Amino acid sequence: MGLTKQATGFSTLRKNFLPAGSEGYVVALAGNPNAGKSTIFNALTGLRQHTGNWPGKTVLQARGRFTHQGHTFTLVDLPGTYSLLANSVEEQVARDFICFGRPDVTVVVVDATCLERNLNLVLQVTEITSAVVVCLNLMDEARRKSIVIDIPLLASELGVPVIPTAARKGEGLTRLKDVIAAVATGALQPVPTPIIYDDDIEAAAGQLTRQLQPLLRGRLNARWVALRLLEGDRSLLPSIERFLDVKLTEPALHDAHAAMTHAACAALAGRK
Ligand SMILES: Nc1nc2c(ncn2[C@@H]2O[C@H](COP(=O)(O)OP(=O)(O)OP(=O)(O)O)[C@@H](O)[C@H]2O)c(=O)[nH]1
Ligand SMILES: [Mg+2]
Repeated sequence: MGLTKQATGFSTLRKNFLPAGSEGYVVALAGNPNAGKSTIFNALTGLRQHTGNWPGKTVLQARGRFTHQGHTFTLVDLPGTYSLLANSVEEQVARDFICFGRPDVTVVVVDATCLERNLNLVLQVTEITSAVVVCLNLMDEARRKSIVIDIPLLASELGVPVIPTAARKGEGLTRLKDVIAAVATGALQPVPTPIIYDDDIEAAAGQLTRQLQPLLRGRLNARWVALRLLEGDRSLLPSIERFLDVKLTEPALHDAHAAMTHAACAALAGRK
């Protein structure tokens, strides 16, 4: 069918990103620059932190440990990004960790004073994984600017928990840890609201998703990969080959692409 599998070798993907001995549940902290990720990271992990570079990259990796409700968590502070479309090395690092590092929970830290801009990243993350918690940070600033956010409505529209925090003051962090623990242990299972595209995009994505599923075997969200490939993002292919040992060839991609109208391709690519 034009998509070929090279090998099936697959053990633990995390070892590509984290040193041996990273304990307990793995929690990724994603978010736009300046949303407060490092402030939350420092508040949660205190002095139990290590820094180094992401493997093969000159981007700083900060990871730390905390315990809560009897569980141990390794928290990983991802580089600040506006998207996961691998337009920069930071975006690639964040995307690859969320996709292939298989965190148990991904916390997306968003700036409550400019929610709309920040939600783009939330939607990109929830297209990849359902184990997502939104941390609505800078609530003190939002209050100061008289910005009112209907948090239950936001949570139900997104389909994932939304926890308000003011990290610099330590507000909301215990609740954030409660919800991280609930999602990590499976006590709480978010169901992100799916993003539905135009009919011709959905038709092509469905066709390609069905071809990808047996190759990816649940190790990566096939629909998300299909959408990226349809919008012309080939930067995923080397990562899929490297981390999943699966080589995707071009003919099937061309077929699926040809099934979409030019306008639909442009609309999907335009999401960047
Ligand atoms: N008022 C207020 N300031 C905050 C809050 N959280 C973080 N800050 C401040 O916002 C600034 C940016 O915070 P960081 O934690 O460095 O943000 P970041 O997301 O790690 O930024 P990058 O690493 O550049 O992506 C710092 O000056 C923090 O002190 C908050 O809840 N309220
Ligand atoms: Mg930071």
